[in-house]
Amino acid sequence: MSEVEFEPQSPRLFIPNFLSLNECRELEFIHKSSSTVGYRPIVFSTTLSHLIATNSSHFIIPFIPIRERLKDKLEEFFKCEYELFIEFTGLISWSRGASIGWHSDDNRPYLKQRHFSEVCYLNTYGPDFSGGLFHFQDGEPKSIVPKAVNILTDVLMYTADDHNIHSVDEITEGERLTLALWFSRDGSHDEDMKLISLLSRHLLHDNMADSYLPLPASSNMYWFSKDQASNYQFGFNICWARLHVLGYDIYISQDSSCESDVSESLLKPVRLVRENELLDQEFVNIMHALQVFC
Ligand SMILES: O=C(O)CCC(=O)C(=O)O
Ligand SMILES: [Fe+2]
Repeated sequence: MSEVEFEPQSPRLFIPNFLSLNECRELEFIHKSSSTVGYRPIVFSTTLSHLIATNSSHFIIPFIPIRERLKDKLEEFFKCEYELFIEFTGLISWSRGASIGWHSDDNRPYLKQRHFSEVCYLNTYGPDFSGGLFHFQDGEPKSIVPKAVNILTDVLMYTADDHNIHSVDEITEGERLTLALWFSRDGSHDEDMKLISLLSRHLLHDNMADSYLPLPASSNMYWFSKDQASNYQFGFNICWARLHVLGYDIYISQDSSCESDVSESLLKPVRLVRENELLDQEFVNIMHALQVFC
């Protein structure tokens, strides 16, 4: 395995205006209609394997050319053409209260395969959220102000080791959205191999190839509780919350209101209410409604 050749003083690259706003809006739509509760507190994520598991694998298509362009650029800059594998791709949004202190992205034994990181900023500091500035502990650029304006969006790429200790300030308002990718030189961590195996299992064995309607994962993947450890009862279903932000509510018939677990009932067919008007269309589940309205 060859070592990456880079100038120790520049183990990072910031590229303004890399993704088009259309690409960015498409990814935003996918996240808002399909995300689940994420890997850290107050963080929501959409992974490609989750898209397959929820019968939304067609949503992977917009990621493919974007991932390839990002990988090409990274390999060119770090002079390791054809050596890298994408290890992880995910849309990640941070809401008020989320932050991350100083760390490198390979800072756990199970993350040591991560050699490079890329973050694409899909929305903008100021209009979309407050807080959430990115900082490097040493070197230049010192701080990144996330931006997706003037038709194009910014991308940051850096080595995942301790040449790039970084942090993100707490989000104080709104929701900050990124596309995050990690890359490895170790082919056993190739995300594509895992996705192809999941896809073939899902499409062949579950026989879902002819349907594009989402099948939500278990309800706890959509159940957000601020203090998950101590009290699971206080929280909300994030799909319901997103519909609410869009101005819709779920119609709850007298029958379904008797169900003990509201979260479970949201996986069943739903109808929506808007300003006291019951809409005609029945959706197969709440994710289907979000995919229509987001
Ligand atoms: O979103 C960002 O700007 C960086 C996030 C980050 O540092 C991480 O997820 O490890
Ligand atoms: Fe990080």
